Amino acid sequence: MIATESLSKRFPRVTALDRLSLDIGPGVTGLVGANGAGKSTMIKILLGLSPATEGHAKVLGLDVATDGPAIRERVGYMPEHDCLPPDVSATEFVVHMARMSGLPPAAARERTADTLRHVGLYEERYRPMGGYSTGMKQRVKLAQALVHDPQLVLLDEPTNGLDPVGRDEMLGLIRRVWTDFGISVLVTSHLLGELERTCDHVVVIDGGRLLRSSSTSDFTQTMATVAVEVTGSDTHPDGTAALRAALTAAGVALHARVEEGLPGAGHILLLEATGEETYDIVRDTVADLGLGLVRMEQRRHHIAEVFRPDAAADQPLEVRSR
Ligand SMILES: Nc1ncnc2c1ncn2[C@@H]1O[C@H](COP(=O)(O)OP(=O)(O)OP(=O)(O)O)[C@@H](O)[C@H]1O
Repeated sequence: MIATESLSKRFPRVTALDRLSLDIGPGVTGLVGANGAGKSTMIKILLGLSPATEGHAKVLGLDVATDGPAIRERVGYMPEHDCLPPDVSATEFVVHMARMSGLPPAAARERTADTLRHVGLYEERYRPMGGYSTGMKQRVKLAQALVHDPQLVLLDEPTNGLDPVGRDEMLGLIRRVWTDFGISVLVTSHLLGELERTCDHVVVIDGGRLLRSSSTSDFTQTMATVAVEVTGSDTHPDGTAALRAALTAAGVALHARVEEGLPGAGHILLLEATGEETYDIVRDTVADLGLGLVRMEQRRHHIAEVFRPDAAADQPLEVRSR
C-alpha cells in the first residue's frame, strides 16, 4: 500500500522526516508519534501535496513525486484540523466532496447517504455543521474521506478532541472501514495505547525517525500490562492474595506492586500478558476460586515507553503505570 525509502523532509530549521524507510501492507496501520514527530508531514508527502527533500515514496504503486492527482483519486484524506464550512449541512458538504472526486450527481448523493449512515450521522446530517459537536465534525471528516470509495484512507489524528466514549466509537468506525469495506487505513495518533486495539500494524516515529515498525501483536506480546481487580469470597476473604497465589502457580508473571482499588475494595494486581491465553487463564482462575471479577483491563501505554524500551524493561511498574 505504502512504501518509502530514505524519505526525508527538511525545513530550514527543522528536519521533519529523517531517512524514513517503511513498507506498509493492507489493513489498519497506526502511525504513532508525539506532537511534532512528523506524522502530518508524512501524510502530506504521501498525498503528493508536499515534495520530499530526499528519498522516494510510493502509494498504491504510484510515485508521490509525479502521480499526486492519481494518488488523490484513489486515496481518502481526513485532515487533523477543523476545516468544515459552518453554514452548510453534512449532506451538502459530503456530496460536494464526492462530486469533486468525480462521482456523477446521483451516485454522489447515494454514496453520501450511505457513508453518513455508516459514520452514524442521521437526522443531523441536514443541519448546518457550525452547530455540530466535535464528535459529529470528526465523523463528517471521516465520511468525506470515504465517500469516493478509495482503496486507502489517511486519517490524521481522528480521535483529537474526543472524550473517551467518542474516541472508542471513532476507533470502532475506523476498524470497520477495513473489516466491512476492505479499505486500508493509515491512522495517526500520539497515543500508542488507543491504536493497539484498532491497528494490525503500528509504526512509531520520533523526531522524524523510525523507532519501530511491527505488528500490533508483537507490541502487545512484549508490552501488555493488565490490571485485575477481584472481590473476596467466603472461602477466600482476601481474594487478591488467593488470585496472586493461583496465577503465580499457573506461570503468570505478576508485578510485585499492587495498586489500591476503590475505597473499601481490594487491591489491583498488575500482570504481564504474553497473549490472549493470559486473559483466559485469569478468567478461569477467578471463576475456579469463586471470586467476583471487578475489572480486567489492559493498561494504556504512553508513547514514552517505546522511546525508552530499556527503561520500560528495567522499571515496568513506574514506566507502565497510567
Ligand atoms: N511548513 C513548515 N515549515 C517549517 N516547519 C514545519 C512545517 N511543517 C511542519 N514543520 C515542523 O516539522 C515538524 C513535524 O511536524 P508535523 O506537523 O509533521 O508533526 P506531527 O507529528 O503531525 O505533529 P502534530 O500532531 O502536532 O501536527 C515540527 O517540528 C513542525 O514544526
